[in-house]
Amino acid sequence: MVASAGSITVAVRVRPPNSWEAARLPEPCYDTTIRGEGALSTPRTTTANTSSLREVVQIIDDRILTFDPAETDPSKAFLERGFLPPGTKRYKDKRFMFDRVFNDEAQQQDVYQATAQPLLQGVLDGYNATVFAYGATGCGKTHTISGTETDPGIIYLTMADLFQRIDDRRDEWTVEVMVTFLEIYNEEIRDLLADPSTPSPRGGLCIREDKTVKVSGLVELRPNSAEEVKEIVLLGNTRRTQSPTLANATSSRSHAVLQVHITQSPRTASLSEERTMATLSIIDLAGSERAAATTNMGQRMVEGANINKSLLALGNCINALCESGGAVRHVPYRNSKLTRLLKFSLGGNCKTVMIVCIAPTSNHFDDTHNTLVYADRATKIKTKVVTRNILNVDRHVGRYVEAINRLNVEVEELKAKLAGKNQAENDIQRRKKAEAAAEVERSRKDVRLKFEQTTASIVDGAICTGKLSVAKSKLDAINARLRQINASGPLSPDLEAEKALLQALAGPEEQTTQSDSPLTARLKRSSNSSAMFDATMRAVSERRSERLDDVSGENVKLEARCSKAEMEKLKAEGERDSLKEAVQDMSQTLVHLVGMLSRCTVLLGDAATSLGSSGGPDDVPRVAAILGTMREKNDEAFTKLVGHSTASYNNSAGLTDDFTGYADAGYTRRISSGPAALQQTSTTTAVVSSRRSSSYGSRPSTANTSVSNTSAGSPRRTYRAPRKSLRSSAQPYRRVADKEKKSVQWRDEAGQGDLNAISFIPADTSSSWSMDDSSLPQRSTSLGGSESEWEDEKTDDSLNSASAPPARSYGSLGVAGAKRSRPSRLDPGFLKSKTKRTALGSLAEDDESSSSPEKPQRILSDVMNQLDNPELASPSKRHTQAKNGNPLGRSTGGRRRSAIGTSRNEKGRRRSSLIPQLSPSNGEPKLKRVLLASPAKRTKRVSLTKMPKLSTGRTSLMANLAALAPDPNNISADLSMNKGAAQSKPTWR
Ligand SMILES: Nc1ncnc2c1ncn2[C@@H]1O[C@H](COP(=O)(O)OP(=O)(O)OP(=O)(O)O)[C@@H](O)[C@H]1O
Repeated sequence: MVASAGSITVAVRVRPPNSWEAARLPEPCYDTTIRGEGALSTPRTTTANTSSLREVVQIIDDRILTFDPAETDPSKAFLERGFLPPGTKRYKDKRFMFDRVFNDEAQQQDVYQATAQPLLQGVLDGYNATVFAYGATGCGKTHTISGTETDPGIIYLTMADLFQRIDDRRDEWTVEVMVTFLEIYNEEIRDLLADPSTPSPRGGLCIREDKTVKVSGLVELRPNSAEEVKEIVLLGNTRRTQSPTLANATSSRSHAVLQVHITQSPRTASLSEERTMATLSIIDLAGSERAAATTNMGQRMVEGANINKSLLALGNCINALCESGGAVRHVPYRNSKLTRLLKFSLGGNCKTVMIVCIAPTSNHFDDTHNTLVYADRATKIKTKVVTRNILNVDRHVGRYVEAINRLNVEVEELKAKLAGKNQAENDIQRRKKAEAAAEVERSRKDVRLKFEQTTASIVDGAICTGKLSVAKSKLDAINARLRQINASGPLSPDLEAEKALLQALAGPEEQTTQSDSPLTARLKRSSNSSAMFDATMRAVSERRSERLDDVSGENVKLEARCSKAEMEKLKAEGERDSLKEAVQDMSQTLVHLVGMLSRCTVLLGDAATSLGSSGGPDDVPRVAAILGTMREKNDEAFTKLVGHSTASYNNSAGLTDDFTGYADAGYTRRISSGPAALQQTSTTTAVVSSRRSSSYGSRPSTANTSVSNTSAGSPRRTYRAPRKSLRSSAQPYRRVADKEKKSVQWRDEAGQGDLNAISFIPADTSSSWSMDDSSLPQRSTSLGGSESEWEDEKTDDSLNSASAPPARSYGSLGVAGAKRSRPSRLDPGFLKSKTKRTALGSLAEDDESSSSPEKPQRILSDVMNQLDNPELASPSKRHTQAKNGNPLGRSTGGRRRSAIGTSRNEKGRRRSSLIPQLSPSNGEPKLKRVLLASPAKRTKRVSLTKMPKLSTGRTSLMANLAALAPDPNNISADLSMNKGAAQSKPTWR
């Protein structure tokens, strides 16, 4: 640490408790007694509670301490402070930050290295420096400054180092060291080095103030080694006024000032010589004391009053210097001898270090608090810029001979030394290297220690950050949906159920994000640790020491930087892990929900279809039972997932809202994670998705789209928005009259869900489709769209994935039990299995048949016939028939793809019947694109996953469930249904 120019360096040292205090401090005790609710009741007698003292200083790190920290044990807090008016702070719990804080285990060497040692090089370069110890009586000032014979303090350690350095530079410099030692006792200056028998002047020695402050008449000694200085100090201390007081048996009743004057001149003689002079002052102030506390009487009381007076004057100077910045305002130095003597140390041309000594225990509560406030003020002092004391001396010609003689002596000395010079230099180098290595090691140790102390807390904070951001995101999403729900007016029971579920979900997230949540508390603790860690790394990086050469200094900085980087890495990993964990959780939940949704949708569709088409009296209760079971299972799953049941909601009013909100959200997300081409069309897809979502409700939809593929199976598809009229169609297949519409395209196969959605439509509306023939022409029309819709399409493989709303109901007719496996629609490779040729075949076939106006009726009859003709369920048969001109297999030759799905023929047949609606009314043969639902395609679109063909229409729902055969293809998908359960009740695997 360097006493930087412009400010005073303030270091605080906490002394260990003395034996009297130690006996009254609580033993470290681990009280495991459970006191239950009576936390404030007096606990059983333990060693901890018989103590009358407590520690009032808590060291946070090497720069921060807390005075009077809050007691965490409420019973102790109560015992110590009793009842306090509400709002009163029970503990001061005040944090102070200094340049350095030493705990009670700090050694003299540690204190010296961080305070006085950094000043030494400056002193040798000609800068004045002052080290003074301040504190209440008995807090360890004398111990720190003088120390004992066996454990010498700053004076000895400084002088030993100083003489070592002087020795190192003796070849180039002539260095003179002169020492004076005085005390200020009752505002009188006394010379501690003068013979006691010599009478001292009345009123003490005088201070002379010029550009420097000097005390006239002092004995000046010239020691040649640290040992000599030590003896001088010990001698002076024996003459110093000391008296036992209640607070300290060896209380110093005076301020002692040791001044070391160092003058250096270069050994190389020349006509002019540049001398540097510097004064190092080491001051042991008398301890401040409160008269009431010390119970001093008589002389001791007078001494105490004078001590306090001079310390008060010192405090006033410090305050004035703080406020004035050391320049403008009057600083009352003249109010006491002490402040006059310290004038240039405090606000002048001097580097100053203040060592503040404090006691750790509560019996010094007020003294310690005052001292810390005092020291805190001192940190704000701004001193003048420190300058070097250099004196240029021109030699007189008459002194040349003297200079020549000195040079001759020097030459002789140098010659004599030359032999052993290398050895000596090597020794010096070795010592310096060892010192630098020790310094680096010390810094490393500090860094490692702090790293280990704070890592757990900081990483925990990073984890909390991740968790909090996840919770906030969840909450945002939930709130957004809740707002949507609330804005939708009077709520139907299903929306009520959803709202309640969402609120149940929001609860824990809200708790998590609250400012007083455990997670936030952990985050706060972590940021404290982080601040401490950063402060330590900063302190280590900025640590200046004479012992550190440039390389070692860089090493230390590097060490600190590495540790910081390491910590950042750990933090990032912690946050990443927590986010990863959250993503895993959510993925699992999502998979469950998707599974539930898909299977529910399929079952609902089947139920609706079955009810509508069969009309058998037995089916209704069975279907109702299945739906009931499904509901129970769903509820069970919801309860497991979010801890909330929807069992109490009854949609007796039948007011089911549509599913727009989910479709929008889900679809947008899917698009955003899709290929770039898909993302570009997000607006379009969102619109289509809203159409899809409408199909979830009971409203039939005209889901007429076509896929425009430039190459079959390629994932790069272009989406086009369906026509507005298609989207807004309130009636299914109403677009029979929409001849003016240009084109409609299907969404990409691998792309995304509205293909699925299309499959739901017939499920919901199957009743009317299968039972009401009059709806068919309308439907077929809408499937096809207008002539112009198809003409502006250039690609002819777009039908590859074409599908139509009735695909579900018609596609499944008469194909119960079919087990042909095919790739899932969700499988990206799905499209690749399709061939362009096949699509073209479909187109051609459809084209050919498109001119027949009776096709809708025909297709219905075909479908009905097929329902009664199991043979037609066979793909091969149908295919053969198609080749032979069978209406069900209208495509011919290579252009007709082989049967891909079991329901293909009847679909193809129906599709064919739809073609006239799609084709131009003038029978224009060159139809480029026809929206056709290839049977296979339709089948695929029917299934949300790899759904087996479910019989509809005249077959019952139970038959559909039976169709959920244990085909490995059926159960291979994650969301497929358990066969056994499907027959009786659906279960989630
Ligand atoms: N860091 C320390 N380690 C061990 N003992 C200490 C320490 N600091 C102080 N002491 C002991 O505490 C006692 C009082 O210390 P000291 O005389 O240095 O206090 P002081 O501040 O100089 O008091 P006063 O102002 O009255 O002179 C001494 O016995 C001293 O040895």
